Amino acid sequence: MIIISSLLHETKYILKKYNISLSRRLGQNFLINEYIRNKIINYANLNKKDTVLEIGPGIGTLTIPMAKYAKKVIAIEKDCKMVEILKDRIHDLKIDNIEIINADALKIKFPKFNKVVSNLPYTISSPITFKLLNYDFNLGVLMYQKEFAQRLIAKPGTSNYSRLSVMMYFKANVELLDIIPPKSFIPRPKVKSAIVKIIPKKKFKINRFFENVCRALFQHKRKKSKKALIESSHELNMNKSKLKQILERLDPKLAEKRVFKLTPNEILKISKFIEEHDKVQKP
Ligand SMILES: C[S@@+](CC[C@H](N)C(=O)[O-])C[C@H]1O[C@@H](n2cnc3c(N)ncnc32)[C@H](O)[C@@H]1O
Repeated sequence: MIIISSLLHETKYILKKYNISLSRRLGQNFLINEYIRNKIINYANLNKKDTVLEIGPGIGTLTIPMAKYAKKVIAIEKDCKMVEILKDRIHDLKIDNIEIINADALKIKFPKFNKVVSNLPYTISSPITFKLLNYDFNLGVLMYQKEFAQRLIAKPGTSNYSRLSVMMYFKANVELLDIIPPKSFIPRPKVKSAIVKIIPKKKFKINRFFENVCRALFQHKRKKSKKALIESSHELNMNKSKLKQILERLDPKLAEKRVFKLTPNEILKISKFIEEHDKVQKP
């Protein structure tokens, strides 16, 4: 028996009615699987106190059902055509708790929210994740490309381990909940997707210097950490010879370890060591 999803019909009907061809540049792969839509909404565990932020609502596939359970949904959409469709739909359905913001989510300050639920445009996965983590919220349920989701939770020594994995280790508890096949979207993406749950860690505050150390190190993932840092000294705003002098005194076990094998806490140790010794040297 073939089950034809009504979400698929509804999506196709709307796209045809408004004469829309979906944009690859904007990462417009629309969810057409109702079962997965319900799963995402259930994971978010919405209640009437929740203000939900959604990045990229498209035609409202998640937005409209979420509005039933939440106090408010704030949907930020870059594509004016999608905004027009979504406005028409919420007007027809007489929904009054959806605020639509027509903007690039990377360029605006987010209003206050306590949950973020989105099938993200994969083109902006990395900057939008870093941006979100600068806000104070309780829960994120986000759809990413599978490979990106694996980088979020990668452990030291594995091929997916990256700057992103280190930052996420300190900033949030991340859980990969489900792998989603390409057939759940139109058009079908080339790769699988993944639903990820993110719970920010409120206490740990990362400073800018640590972020710069991470960036410098992961520009040379396979090199020994001392060499990597010296080659990217510009990321730390430090003079090469001064940095070399400081790193001469770093624990050799850390200095000689390959970047991709350093644990997040070892990177933090290196960062604190350089910062403290830099201060001592400053007049
Ligand atoms: C993967 S689609 C998801 C659509 C819908 N939420 C769904 O689940 O079917 C991503 C959406 O993000 C929008 N988008 C892309 N880049 C954006 C940006 N920088 N800011 C806000 N929205 C963006 C696209 O126009 C598209 O509607």
